[in-house]
Amino acid sequence: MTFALGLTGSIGMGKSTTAKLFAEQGCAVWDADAAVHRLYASGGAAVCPMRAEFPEAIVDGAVSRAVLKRIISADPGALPRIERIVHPLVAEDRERFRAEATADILVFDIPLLFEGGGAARMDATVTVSAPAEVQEARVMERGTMTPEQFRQIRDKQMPDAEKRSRADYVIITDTIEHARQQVGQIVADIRAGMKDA
Ligand SMILES: CC(C)(COP(=O)(O)OP(=O)(O)OC[C@H]1O[C@@H](n2cnc3c(N)ncnc32)[C@H](O)[C@@H]1O)[C@@H](O)C(=O)NCCC(=O)NCCS
Ligand SMILES: Nc1ncnc2c1ncn2[C@@H]1O[C@H](COP(=O)(O)OP(=O)(O)OP(=O)(O)O)[C@@H](O)[C@H]1O
Repeated sequence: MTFALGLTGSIGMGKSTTAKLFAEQGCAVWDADAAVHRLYASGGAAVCPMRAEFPEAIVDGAVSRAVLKRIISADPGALPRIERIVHPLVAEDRERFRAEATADILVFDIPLLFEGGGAARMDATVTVSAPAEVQEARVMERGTMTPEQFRQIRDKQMPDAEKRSRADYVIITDTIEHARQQVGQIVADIRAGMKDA
């Protein structure tokens, strides 16, 4: 029996970092953002359909995220058009992983888990959370987005408080050690439940 755990949280809240902590505990992790990177890379399945709609976004045979961000900043209507192309391809990648993975707990790191309806396919959900000012400071520190690009993405996402209230588990990402401890408790809780089932 495998257990599907959906891991989400708003931009910069610590999904990728927390996913690594689940991997430390022997869980298999699938990462939606990493799937998008594979799809955008040269030879990736999104390149052809993206070229058809956004020819200027193809640079050296791959989808350029820098160009996409400029396109989205200039025209907020571009993001839903990108999503219509990308999300079905991401879903295919996810189902392939689900069919092939062998761990007892499969962790699905999905930024839009609640917004996209993916939570219904999970046995339980986790939201990672930190105060709004910590979130913004973390994203700005990465230096990959302007404050406006950050706010545009954040404001499109379900608010943190709503994600927390929908999730079965909440992980506070204030320190790595605290997050590791919370992950350990969740994994123990799920494994205990699987033994009883
Ligand atoms: C907007 C893009 C160009 C920004 O690229 P960049 O490399 O700067 O950032 P990255 O991809 O790491 O995204 C950072 C975070 O933004 C958030 N985010 C990304 N896309 C979206 C979206 N469509 N809606 C809401 N939040 C999003 C997520 O929390 C994500 O983890 C890129 O994210 C993209 O092409 N998005 C469309 C595909 C998509 O919907 N991806 C979401 C996962 S399926
Ligand atoms: N538990 C934690 N304690 C301290 N810092 C953390 C913790 N978790 C994440 N961080 C820091 O917060 C930043 C964002 O983390 P991460 O990249 O994991 O977030 P994310 O939710 O995957 O981001 P995005 O939505 O943009 O993909 C990183 O600099 C990371 O080091």
